[in-house]
Amino acid sequence: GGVNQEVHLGGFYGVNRKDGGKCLRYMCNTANIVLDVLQQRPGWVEAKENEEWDLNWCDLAWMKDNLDFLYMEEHVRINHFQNQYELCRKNLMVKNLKRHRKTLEKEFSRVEASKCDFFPCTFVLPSEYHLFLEEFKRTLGSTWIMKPVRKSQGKGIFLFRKLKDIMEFKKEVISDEEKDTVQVENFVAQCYIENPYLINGRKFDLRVYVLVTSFVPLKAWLYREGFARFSNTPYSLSTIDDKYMHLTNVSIQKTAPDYDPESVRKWTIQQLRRYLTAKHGRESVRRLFEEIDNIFVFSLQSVQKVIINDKQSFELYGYDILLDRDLKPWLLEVNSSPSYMASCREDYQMKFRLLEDTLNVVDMERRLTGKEKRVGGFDLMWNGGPVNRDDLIPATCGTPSFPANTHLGCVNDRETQLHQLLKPVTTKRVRDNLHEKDQ
Ligand SMILES: Nc1ncnc2c1ncn2[C@@H]1O[C@H](COP(=O)(O)OP(=O)(O)OP(=O)(O)O)[C@@H](O)[C@H]1O
Repeated sequence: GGVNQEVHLGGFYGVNRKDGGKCLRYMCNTANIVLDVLQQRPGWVEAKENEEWDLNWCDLAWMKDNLDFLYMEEHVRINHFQNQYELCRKNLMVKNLKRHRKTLEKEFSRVEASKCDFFPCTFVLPSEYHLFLEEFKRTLGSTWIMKPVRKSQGKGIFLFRKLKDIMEFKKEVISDEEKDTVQVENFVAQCYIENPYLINGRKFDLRVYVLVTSFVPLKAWLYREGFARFSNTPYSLSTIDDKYMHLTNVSIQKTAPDYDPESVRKWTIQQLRRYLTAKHGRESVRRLFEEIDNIFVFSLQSVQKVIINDKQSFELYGYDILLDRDLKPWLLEVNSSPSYMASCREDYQMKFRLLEDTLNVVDMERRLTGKEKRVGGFDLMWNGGPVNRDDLIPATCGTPSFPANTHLGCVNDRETQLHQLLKPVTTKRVRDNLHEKDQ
């Protein structure tokens, strides 16, 4: 796969078309929005089984099974970096961030290192059990969240406050003398953010997309559209067993007994930005989104030296960010296979645009000059160093992209802000709820 014998003509690879032009060939082993985008993209054809391809949009299982045996010609593209797990597996992400923090402290200053303090205190179990125990005792009474490192979609996650709640776990992983022979599931125990920012009494997290086309030098693009995912149940710390209250991922929320797909459980980042601007003012919101940008840059830099920087690879990361009541953003996780399924029509359209724009940045058709700072909804945020975006419309992830001149993140007077805030909310239920709260 991936070995293309075709001659490179006029910057365009692929197979000959009847009309003398060329087609690019894609392989895509999942039936989701990615496939829809590729099927509708002019000049592209699907590679038949065992045929060579120019672009392979594959899942991680395919990568694992095939990449060791794969020779890729220079011009082909694949949607993952080989060892993407350095950033996307919960334990490795934290290990890399902790190491990066130490390096910054040594080479620069404590202040510079403190810019990495955007991930909750985390320990890998079983290997860091004793360190965890020390911290647990030091902060007795606080809440922790336990997550299996290899799972996703909220599977196997639980909250705890007492050691006895993880005794079973401890017995299994610590007292097992055959630890090396028995496959032990690794977990991370992470300090639970007890004071999340609530809207209408509900917790939410943010999904923001970042496209990396190279790690050395780091070249990263930020997508201006993204969304906030709300929990089904109003938040409270009085119970820690209700996953519908504490876990905001869609995969969990949609299993709630009273889940109503018609009701809005997602806001666009622009809606959220307007809401926050109305409540806290432009400056606080600007600072918040600047801090979020900072999370992207520092987390990517933390794995820059360990990621295998194949020229053929690119990766569209889905960042999960949680805000607390002080408007501090926390990094929960980076996903290398964010969901490309849609929960509603708007969601479908947004992800369709995201994927189209991704292909536009990857630019296998060779239409770009290479100097672009903005391609569709993507803004170049790092190109071997920070990118000056002053000449663009303010371009943090909160700014809308279509059309560019409706920059609602910058509305001025408070009345307009509240008016705008209520306008885009589509279902009556949410509109009423919001209205009540703002009165
Ligand atoms: N430290 C934390 N403090 C507060 N809430 C958290 C914390 N970690 C996770 N959560 C909540 O749990 C949810 C699931 O966590 P996380 O994204 O880390 O797990 P996951 O199983 O990988 O989910 P997914 O694959 O859907 O992203 C988050 O969406 C968030 O609402």
